[in-house]
Amino acid sequence: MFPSILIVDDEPTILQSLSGLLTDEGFEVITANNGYEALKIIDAEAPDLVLLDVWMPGIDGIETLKEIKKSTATLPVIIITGHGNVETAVKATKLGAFDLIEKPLNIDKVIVAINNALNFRRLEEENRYLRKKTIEKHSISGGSNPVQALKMQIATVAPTESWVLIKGENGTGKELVARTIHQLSPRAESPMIDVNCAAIPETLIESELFGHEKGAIAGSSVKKRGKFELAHTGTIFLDEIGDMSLATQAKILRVLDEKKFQRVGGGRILTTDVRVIAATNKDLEGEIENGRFREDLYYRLNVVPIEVPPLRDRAEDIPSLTEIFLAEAAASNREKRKTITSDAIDILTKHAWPGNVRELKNLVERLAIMVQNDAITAKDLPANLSDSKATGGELFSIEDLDKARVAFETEYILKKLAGHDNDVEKTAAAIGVASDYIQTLIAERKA
Ligand SMILES: Nc1ncnc2c1ncn2[C@@H]1O[C@H](COP(=O)(O)OP(=O)(O)OP(=O)(O)O)[C@@H](O)[C@H]1O
Repeated sequence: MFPSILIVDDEPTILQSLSGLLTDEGFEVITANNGYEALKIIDAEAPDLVLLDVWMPGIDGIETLKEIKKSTATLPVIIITGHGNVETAVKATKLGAFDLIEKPLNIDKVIVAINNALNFRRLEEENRYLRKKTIEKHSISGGSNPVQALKMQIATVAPTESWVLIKGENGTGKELVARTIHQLSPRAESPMIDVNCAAIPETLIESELFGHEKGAIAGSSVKKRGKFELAHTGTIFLDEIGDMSLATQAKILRVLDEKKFQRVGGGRILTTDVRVIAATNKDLEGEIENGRFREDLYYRLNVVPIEVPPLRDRAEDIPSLTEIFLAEAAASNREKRKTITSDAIDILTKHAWPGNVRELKNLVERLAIMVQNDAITAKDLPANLSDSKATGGELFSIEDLDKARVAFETEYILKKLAGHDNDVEKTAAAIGVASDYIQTLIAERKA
């Protein structure tokens, strides 16, 4: 299909000569001799590009451009102006004209401008398509109540400018939550820049965050822009915030407060407009008590707290997540999608998943590659998953109900403790028993 170009001009000679030349170049050409007609044609025939003369009787080119941008903002418009008309040029650019060409027209320049505009439009469309695909690929799956509640929280906070602190165990999907908030926010057209606070060595953190000038850092002869500069007008995602040193916390706090910073070795003060989303798997309140985290930074970041629940608290999502990961694995390995038997799903559902969704995803990916048959069965699951099978088996081999009850309770409390970083108070609150009860159980096990 040839790109279609609408030429709008009140001079019949220009319409005629331009359409002849552009038709020879392989474009499909439509013409209009005034603004009203142009708007009607755009509505009915959706051309790929408009060449629009400024001086026309009735609504002039500038007014027509305004109307076009109101109804079809992505349609590229190239304005044809009289020689040296700077005022019109400025107006048209402000209104979103893609390019301006001066009369008398040079056909080579017209063709270059048309091709540039069409290429730009194609890239924009590709970009939109890829963004949509990314959102679909990285969406938060799960129909359990905790996940539904999480999605509601995300939908509420995303369109605002509020800062968010995402809490949750390893692999629960904190980064996915951050990405979803960014993608649903008005900043989605700008980037979300990740900073893994635990992974950057202390000596490099300042240049990573704020950038550095040429020669300011040993071993680097080029200027580098930092994360706060790259995230300008977008979102900065401070992951593993609980692992930052106190010195770095002070530096981050300053830039978050002042929204200004300097590159290492640079004198110029740079301003940054960022939305901050932070994440942690640590109990930051405990870290504050132990003097490892600044209280002022905590309150600055914790404007909207979001808790991502561990997978064991939403076990009903495990079957659907497994199916999704099997489908993803099949697509990326270009293989037939494997099925999984119900007894295998049963074992997966009972497992405690200390590594949460990441652990489940990795396991499913591995099984999809390693299992030779079309169906994954209970036999194919690794031994560490059989702890829940074994526990079940052992429990059933206990003849006395009271003893079985104690064995189950011990196993249950220990698993819950592990899931709350061995924090007795938190576990007690979560499962609804007194903390003394858990302390006694631990003491008895040690004895
Ligand atoms: N609800 C979900 N639906 C689909 N995929 C998910 C879901 N939650 C997590 N995942 C996937 O699990 C993996 C781990 O998620 P993510 O990296 O977001 O976890 P995290 O909490 O940030 O981990 P860490 O604490 O280790 O940084 C990713 O591949 C992510 O796409």
